[in-house]
This record gives sequence, structure tokens and C-alpha cells, in this order.
Amino acid sequence: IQMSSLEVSEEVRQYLKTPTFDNWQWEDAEIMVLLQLMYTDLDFITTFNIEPEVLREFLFEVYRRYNHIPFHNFKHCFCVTQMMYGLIWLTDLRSRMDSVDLLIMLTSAVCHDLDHTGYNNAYQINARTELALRYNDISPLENHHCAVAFEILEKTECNIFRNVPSEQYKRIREGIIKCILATDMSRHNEILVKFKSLLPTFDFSSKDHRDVLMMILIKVSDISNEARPMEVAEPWLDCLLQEFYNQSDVEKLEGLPVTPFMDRDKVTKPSSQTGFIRFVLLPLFMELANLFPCLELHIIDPVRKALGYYTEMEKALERAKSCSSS
Ligand SMILES: COc1ccc(NC(=O)[C@H](C)Nc2nc3c(cnn3-c3ccccc3C)c(=O)[nH]2)cc1
Ligand SMILES: [Zn+2]
Repeated sequence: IQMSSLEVSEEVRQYLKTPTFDNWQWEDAEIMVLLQLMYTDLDFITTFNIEPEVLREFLFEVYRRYNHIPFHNFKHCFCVTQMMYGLIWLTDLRSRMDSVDLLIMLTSAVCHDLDHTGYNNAYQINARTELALRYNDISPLENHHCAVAFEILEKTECNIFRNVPSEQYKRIREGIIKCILATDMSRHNEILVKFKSLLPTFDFSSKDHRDVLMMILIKVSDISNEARPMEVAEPWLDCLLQEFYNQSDVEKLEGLPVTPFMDRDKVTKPSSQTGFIRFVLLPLFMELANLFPCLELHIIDPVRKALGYYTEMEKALERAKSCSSS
């Protein structure tokens, strides 16, 4: 289906700004148009003099550089970008941050997992892959995603920033590097602690404060599946576990260390989620809600519901296990 941006109804344009958007209902060709629409509706086309044809070429090259793997694929890129887009509207961020920062956030989300191979940093480092060697074990995946993003932007026909002044381009490049590198979950606590320390006197006129907020926003967008309706979120967990199980199977075959929460013989859906939601997701979202209270209703409530759902599922599994063993 060729959906030109003109054909997107006002209803879909509004729905696209909400965290309940269901990615599973849309084909890739339609998603390409929805991504263009985000750049248009945030006025990036006019503000940064982006030629629509260049934006289409950029998004097509991004589409080609995501791999066909269960989780870290083009649909994940769209989900993260759509959540970032929803957060920008939900928190009315346009009134607090300038367009350059918003352009950095949206473009970082689009590019943040480019050419992901389905094997995480622990695997890259343990298996001494080319990426681990090239990046000296320092966030090998995230460094690669970012390098691929700028390989694409080096192509004139894909360079959506080709009409911005060089000073602004330098700021955009610095911001995208910071945001994409911030998605390395091994830095989760470092970034959260820094954000927590700024909260009591958060100052939108401070570049340092805005930089940490942008890192928090891409982190939240990246791992926010459970903030979506259950029928949208649950299939994503199946995809994630498929990718994790594939990695742990390969690790066992190659005699490499196996990450416990990836081992199909150890992890169950509910057990992986209850821990993740309680110890990673909720603390992160609650810190952000300190700055934007409206997120309590739109993001935190759905996550608490998901926690309840997986806790019940965990108990049911326990009961079933105790029955079968007794
Ligand atoms: C601190 O580093 C961590 C912490 C937790 C996890 N993942 C988990 O605990 C488990 C497997 N669950 C989980 N992990 C998730 C989700 C969304 N993204 N995501 C994910 C995917 C790839 C890499 C890291 C994470 C957190 C999700 O809904 N659940 C992975 C890395
Ligand atoms: Zn991601």
C-alpha cells in the first residue's frame, strides 16, 4: 500500500501522538509515512529546511540498515520513535526545549539500534567479535548503531541535516552521539543517579540538565513496551525472549558464559518481567514523572497494571508447579 502523507487522517495524526499507538496494525510502508509525518508535525521540515525527498531517502536507508531479527528490528525502531514522539507531545516539551534538541531526540530514536545483530554487548565482548575489537569493549553495539547513523547521513541524498549551519550540525551530531550511547543498559544506574541528582533544582536553561533529560527520554522510550496496552506489549516480550533465547543457545554452543535472564531453561515470561518492571522500569519512569506529573496517568498506571498481570501469571505458574510436584 503506498500511503502518501496526505492520506493520513486527522484521527491517525492525533492517535500517533499517544503512547497507546498499536504498531502491529501497520505495514512497514505505512510506518515509513508515519515517521515522515512526525518530522512534519514537529515543524522540522520548515525549521531545518529538510527536503521531503531527502527525508524519504534517509528513512529508506535506515529501513534497509535494520536487520530482520525478532526484536531489534525496524518495528522496534518505530516503537521507540513513536514513544519519543508521544512523550514530546504529552509533556509539552516543545514549550521547554528548542527544536534542535527535539530533532536530536527524534532522530536518535530512529537510529538508535541500526544494524543490531540480535546479540548484546555481553556476547560481543565474550565472543571477541569485530565490534568488540573495534570499540575496545566500550558499548560496542551502541557505538556501532551511532557510526552507521552517520554513515547514512554522510550520503548527500540521505543527509536530512544538509541545509543546517555547520555550528548547528556539530550540536546535532554531539547530541545524537550522547543519546544513542546512553541506550547501553550497563550505564542505566550511572544515568539515573545523575538525573536524580539534578531533579531538585532541574533547570531547562542549563545545557547539562537538558542533555541528561534527553538521555533519560531515549532510555524511557527504548524500554517502554510495558507502558503500552497489553495486546501491544505482550507480543514484544515474545519477540524479545526469542532473541534472548537464540543468543543463549549460541552461547551454550560456543561455550561462552550464558546471561541468566536469557537462558530458556531458567527464565519464564512472568519472572523476567516482574523483576524488570519493579527494579528497572518503575524507578526510571517515576523519576521522570517527578519532572512531568502527567506521566503518572499515561505511562506509570499502565506499567503498574502490567506488573499486576505478570505477578498473577507468576503465582499461577507457581501453583501449577506445586500441584504437579505434589
Ligand atoms: C541492567 O541491564 C538490563 C536489565 C534488565 C534487562 N532485561 C530484563 O530484565 C528482562 C529480560 N526483561 C525485559 N527487557 C527489556 C524489555 C524492554 N526492553 N528490554 C531490553 C531489551 C534489550 C536489552 C535490555 C533491555 C532492558 C522488557 O520489557 N523486559 C536487560 C538488561
Ligand atoms: Zn532499542
